Amino acid sequence: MAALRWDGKLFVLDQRLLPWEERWVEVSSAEQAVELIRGLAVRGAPVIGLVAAYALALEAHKNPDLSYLEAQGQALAQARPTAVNLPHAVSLLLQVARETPEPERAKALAAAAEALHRADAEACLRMAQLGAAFLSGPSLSVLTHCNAGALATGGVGTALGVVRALHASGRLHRLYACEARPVLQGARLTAWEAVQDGLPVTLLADGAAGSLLASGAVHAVVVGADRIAADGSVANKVGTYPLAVLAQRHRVPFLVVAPTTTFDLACPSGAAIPIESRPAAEVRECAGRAVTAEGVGVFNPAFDVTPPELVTAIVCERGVIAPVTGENLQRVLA
Ligand SMILES: CSC[C@H]1O[C@H](OP(=O)(O)O)[C@H](O)[C@@H]1O
Repeated sequence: MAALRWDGKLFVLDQRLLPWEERWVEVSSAEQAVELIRGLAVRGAPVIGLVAAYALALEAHKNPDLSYLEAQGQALAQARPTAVNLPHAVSLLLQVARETPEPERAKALAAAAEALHRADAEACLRMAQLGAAFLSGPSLSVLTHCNAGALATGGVGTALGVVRALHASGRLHRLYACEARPVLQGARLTAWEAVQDGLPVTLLADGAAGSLLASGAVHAVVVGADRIAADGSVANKVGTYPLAVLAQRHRVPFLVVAPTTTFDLACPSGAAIPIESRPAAEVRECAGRAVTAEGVGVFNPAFDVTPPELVTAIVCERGVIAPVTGENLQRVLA
């Protein structure tokens, strides 16, 4: 299962059509990649960085001129504001472009994008093992939110990578997936990944998470991230922050799983993380049909911020950060 394919040509699985249809779309330009990222055809912090990197490699094949590539890179970096993986990937590729003579630029950018992809896949495997080892117990029920799986990364997933590792070692009792209104990444994507892999999965409305946690049925909450600030604040899909409050209330570990490409040490705190505001239609409509009256205002932030004191641990490929403090972040990331 993968969100993208690269063989010198770039293809992405159009996630807007899942779980109803698996349709692969060829990406042939940075402009098209921006549209696909902005429209959530491809989504998830790590994978949008990878798509941007491959799109730049494709552009370099067409026109290796540095100022042209800089302009394409800026457009890609601005496709969505919250996931720092996106500008991280673009700036790395543009650095390679600046350091490479024009005739070799296309090949160098393709190699750099492929290296980023391999690194993300390896990080997912490492985090899966670290996260599964951090959680104690022989048979665990894990609650997750949105989709932090293979569809969001270049590998097995971040949060879902931990769930897959638990399953592989016989320690997963059940995966509880919050639907993740309004775009339903949990209902449409996480549940689909779980069924594809034979994971025992139960879908719930976001509003049901409180009573599920109160019932004692959940042993851990495990989520991904889109940006982690220097103080350990975590931006993730809207609805994550209330889950962290509920997890603390019910004394359930709250684990954030994210590769180092999701950390932004230049961002001092959660208040400085740019939160994407998405179209009102995502809330006003369901399956293309209005679910509210005309004239109703909409508040539709794509993400929220969880303060570090509500996070039990952050798992990255370099290790486990716990307790979550700025000092511990620096120590693990150094
Ligand atoms: C591997 S973490 C992916 C992260 O991205 C999701 O947001 P979106 O679907 O809007 O790209 C969500 O926040 C996930 O946790």
